[in-house]
Amino acid sequence: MTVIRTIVTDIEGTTSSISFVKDVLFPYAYKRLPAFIETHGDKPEVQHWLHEAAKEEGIVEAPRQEVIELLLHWIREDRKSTALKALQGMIWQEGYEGGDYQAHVYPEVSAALHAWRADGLHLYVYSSGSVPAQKLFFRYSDAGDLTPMFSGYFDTETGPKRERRSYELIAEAIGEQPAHILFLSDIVEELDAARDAGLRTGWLLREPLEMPDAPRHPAYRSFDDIVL
Ligand SMILES: CSCCC(=O)C(=O)COP(=O)(O)O
Ligand SMILES: [Mg+2]
Repeated sequence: MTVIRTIVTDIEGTTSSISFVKDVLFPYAYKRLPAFIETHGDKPEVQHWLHEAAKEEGIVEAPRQEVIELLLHWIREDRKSTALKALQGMIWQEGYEGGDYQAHVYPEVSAALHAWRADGLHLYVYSSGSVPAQKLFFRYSDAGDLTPMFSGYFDTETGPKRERRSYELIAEAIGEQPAHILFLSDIVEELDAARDAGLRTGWLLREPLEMPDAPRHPAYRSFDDIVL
């Protein structure tokens, strides 16, 4: 078996609970999105992502209110849209900085990341959340600032998480042979895509999820169970 030199981890369901994202972050963004767009809608960065959102829906010149309704609909259906995730990240910043919440990480995650770093491994994040949102997430985690653990971050600007090409591009960007990279996720389709690209995979099946008798990928209850 090849040596693991790099670990790329997903966030929601892997380092952190699905509930924190769905029950804290999404409602926070949902409530504040209309006012955020009204206040900041003329800033070039916000305009860019509003335009991208409309484009994703196939509309060119959409009234602002229509785009707001579209984005709210996407939050309700948990659409992994790059434009929505970028805008959500901007809204969440206020919540983190104002101390409205801290990002949840499972209790063993911080120690595992520190141990892997001490062993010389390079750690990266690949999440549907935008790169700025990922940085905020780990900076304001309930285990303290974990950003020094990570050498880099990838989001869906690299590509969708269920496509093999995204993992090939990540391996290229990191400058590592796929076989030396371990990708951790809770979503089996993401793990299938990573394995198709030649990466090693680890499936996080956190309690109370059922552990299959013959999982499609090496399966773990927590980071403590991962043997490299
Ligand atoms: C990093 S910010 C919140 C996470 C988020 O918006 C999301 O969709 C998480 O998806 P993941 O790819 O980490 O499962
Ligand atoms: Mg996930």
